[in-house]
Amino acid sequence: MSATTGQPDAPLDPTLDPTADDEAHGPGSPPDHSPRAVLRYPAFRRLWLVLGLSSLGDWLGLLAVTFFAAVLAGGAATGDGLDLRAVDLTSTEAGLAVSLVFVLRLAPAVLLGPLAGVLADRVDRRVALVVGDVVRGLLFLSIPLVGELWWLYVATVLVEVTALFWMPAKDAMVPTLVPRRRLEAANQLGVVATYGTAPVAALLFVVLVWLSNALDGIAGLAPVLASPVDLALYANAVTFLVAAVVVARLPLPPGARGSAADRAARAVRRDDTTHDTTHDTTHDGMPGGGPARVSVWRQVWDGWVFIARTPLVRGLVGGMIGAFAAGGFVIGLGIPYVATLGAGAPGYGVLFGAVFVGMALGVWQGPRTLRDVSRRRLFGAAIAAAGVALVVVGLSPDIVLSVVAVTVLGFLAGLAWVTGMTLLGAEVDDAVRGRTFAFVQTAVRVVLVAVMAAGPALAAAAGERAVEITDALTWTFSGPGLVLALAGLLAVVVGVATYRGLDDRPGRSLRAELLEALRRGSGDPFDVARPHPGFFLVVEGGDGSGKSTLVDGIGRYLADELGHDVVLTREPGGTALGRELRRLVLDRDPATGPRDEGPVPRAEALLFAADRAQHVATVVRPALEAGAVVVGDRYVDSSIAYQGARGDLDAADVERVSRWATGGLRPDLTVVLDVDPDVARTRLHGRDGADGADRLESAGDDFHAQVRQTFLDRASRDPHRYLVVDASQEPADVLLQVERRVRRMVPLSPRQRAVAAERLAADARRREALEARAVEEAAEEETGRARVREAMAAERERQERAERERLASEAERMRARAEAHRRHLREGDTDVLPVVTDHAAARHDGLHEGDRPDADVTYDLDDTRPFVLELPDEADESDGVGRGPRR
Ligand SMILES: Nc1ncnc2c1ncn2[C@@H]1O[C@H](COP(=O)(O)OP(=O)(O)OP(=O)(O)O)[C@@H](O)[C@H]1O
Ligand SMILES: Cc1cn([C@H]2C[C@H](O)[C@@H](COP(=O)(O)O)O2)c(=O)[nH]c1=O
Repeated sequence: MSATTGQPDAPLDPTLDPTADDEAHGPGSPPDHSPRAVLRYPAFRRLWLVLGLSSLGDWLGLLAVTFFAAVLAGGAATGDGLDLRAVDLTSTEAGLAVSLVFVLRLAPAVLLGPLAGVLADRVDRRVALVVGDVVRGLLFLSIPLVGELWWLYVATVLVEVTALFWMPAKDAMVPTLVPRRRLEAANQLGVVATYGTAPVAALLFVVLVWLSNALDGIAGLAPVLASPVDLALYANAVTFLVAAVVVARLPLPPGARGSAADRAARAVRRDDTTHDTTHDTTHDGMPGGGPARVSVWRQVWDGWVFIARTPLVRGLVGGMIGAFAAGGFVIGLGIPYVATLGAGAPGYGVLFGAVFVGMALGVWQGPRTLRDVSRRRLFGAAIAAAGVALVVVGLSPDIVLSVVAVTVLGFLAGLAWVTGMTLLGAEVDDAVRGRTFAFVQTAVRVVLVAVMAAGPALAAAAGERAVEITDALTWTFSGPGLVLALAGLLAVVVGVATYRGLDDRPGRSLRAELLEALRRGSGDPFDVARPHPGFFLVVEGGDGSGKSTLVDGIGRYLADELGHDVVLTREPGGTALGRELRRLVLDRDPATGPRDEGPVPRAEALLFAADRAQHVATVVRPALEAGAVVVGDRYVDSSIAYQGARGDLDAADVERVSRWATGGLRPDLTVVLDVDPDVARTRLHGRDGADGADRLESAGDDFHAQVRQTFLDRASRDPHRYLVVDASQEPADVLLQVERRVRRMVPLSPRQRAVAAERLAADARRREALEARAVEEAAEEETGRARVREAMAAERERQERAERERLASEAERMRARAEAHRRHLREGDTDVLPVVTDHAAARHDGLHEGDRPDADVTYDLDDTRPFVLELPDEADESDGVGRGPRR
């Protein structure tokens, strides 16, 4: 329902229709991470707020319920209510109660996860969300009202079961509310709403504890209101109920609710405009626009086999599970750990919040700050570093140090999580991506359950240990602290193993990479390119790798087969000024080229940048703004690879100069042609004779190996924007590979738009005709029904008339018979008997149905017993009286 009109699914601003954006940008266009842009989609914005609200409620509920469980199990219940100050939170009972709460919260996911996913695909998503929020609100409300530990456990399981259906419904709805290219930003915002609300909940919990302490002093207040846990649970219930109202009023675009008709409508819209449906995939990674109707269990199994057999995915999944195992110890041991530091409920809240502040920062800021660090390396390194932070937490004797270490831990865990998810998303094929994510989610939950259950038991077994460092100094470890430190060590081992397994830049210092990334910071002042309706494709690679050949081929494909306006260009030398610059930098002919040894490295870099500035401003950008596809032979990456390869210029500086020169214009896709320089040398020899080969030889093998590696490194960091093609293949195969990727990314060409528009118009005409036909048929049916009604009324009228006439004639006969009777009495003629020819008349005189045969009946007036009479010929039937033999 619309918020303002109360109408269901009020129409959206057409410029914000996700499907329209998909149509304009094509299914494979690179992601746009602008949070502001994705929040402009009203339905997503509200769903995001709902997610934040529900998550806030969830965290608050988790804090309150775990605390409530500890309080109840700690035996602090008094006759007047709960006295929190009397609770022993370090008791084994309290620890086990908290563990049980976590186990109960996670167990349903393990058992019901696949079922919930299947169901979420079948029910109306809005209904699932509203019901999920209302049910959870009521359950949280019931916990303090019932006030029993057993009900707390039951309600916990029910909350989790409800959430299981709520989450996939929400996840499935998000891709229908935003365009494909903004989905990653939507997911990033989703993570922020989910985890970023944890510190807010922690803060709220602390405030509620203070508030409750204040209320405690006010005489006459009901004890239920004075309990911080109760207040938190009531506040939690309110967040869910408000979320339900907001979802019920979401202005949803077509297809968002997930009903069969809804989905079909969306599929039709997509099919109408997606020119390459064979490569189209849904956001959940299932090919062909929805999960195939094969056995759910078969699909799950295939996914597991894929993970086990793919080293990269295996490494990623293993790393994530290891990281979560370490995290599980933190959650499971949080309360007893804080208690050993003597920090109590506020300390627990602050520590809990600190993890999630760090996590939110890690998810949001980490990938931006460390943008140029290899993602594969970053993943393993973040897990190992998080392990170190956890060791510090475990060994910390002080709550302040613990809070700092826990914040760092959260940052690194968040960074590892988002990096792992992004790598999985980018490296796992569409067809198995959904199942891979499902496996990660389930495995992570299983591990969390196991670890959280084991944590308190291990802590109890470890007990308190004292290590004598010197005669005067003894270090005392609590049981929980020791287990956390060991969990940290486990994470370090997993992180290092993952780093080694995934390292894609062996031999290069990670420290240097990190320092360089930190020095550059997250802000890129030149990354401010204006959006344009065209598409910018760049072909990069070493000399002789086949760039010009590919540029020609892909240009023909785009123009002839897809119908695009295409501009083919090159650097250096794409403009008149550029040709002069090219001659100055590259021409080795003493008659026309530089007479001395050539430009110094900085001058060379600036000359290439000058060529690029002129080229972008006068050729590339105008064409893109006119909606053309620009195919460029070399761009910024060439400068970084070539000018950075000799080692006398910093690659980051070279990139910054180019960014400035281009105003931040980035290619939508860069194809890197990768081939052994020896192979390229042979090709150049074939094309240019010895001169061409010399060009390569003069720079040296190391130089070309470095250039090649730089291209590959840059591509591996951003697989959305790059396509690496093995250029040792035949030109036709290289071209085919590029065509496949490009046709999924380019927007619709004018010709395709015309075809799509015509198809849509034809569809609209067909729909209109169908509707008109349906209206006609309905009218015809109505006319038919009216005719039947009229005929029935006429028949009824006829029957009533006939009945009236029959009754009148019967009355007349009766009158005549009575007259005859009277005449008979008067005349004393006993030989004549009246003959009744009418059954009704016989009944009138007291004869019964069973007494009579079908023939007419005659009776004696004195003796009314009936008998069969053969009517005499002269019998007069007109008055119902005949004459017959005497008896
Ligand atoms: N995939 C290929 N397999 C074999 N030969 C190829 C292939 N691609 C291109 N060639 C041939 O190799 C030579 C160089 O190709 P091309 O000019 O396309 O390379 P380039 O990368 O543009 O070179 P340059 O660095 O000079 O710009 C040409 O003779 C071309 O026909
Ligand atoms: C754009 C650009 C190019 N170069 C180098 C790379 C090549 O050796 C030549 C260009 O030759 P091609 O035949 O056009 O491929 O210039 C460079 O060093 N820096 C750059 O930015």
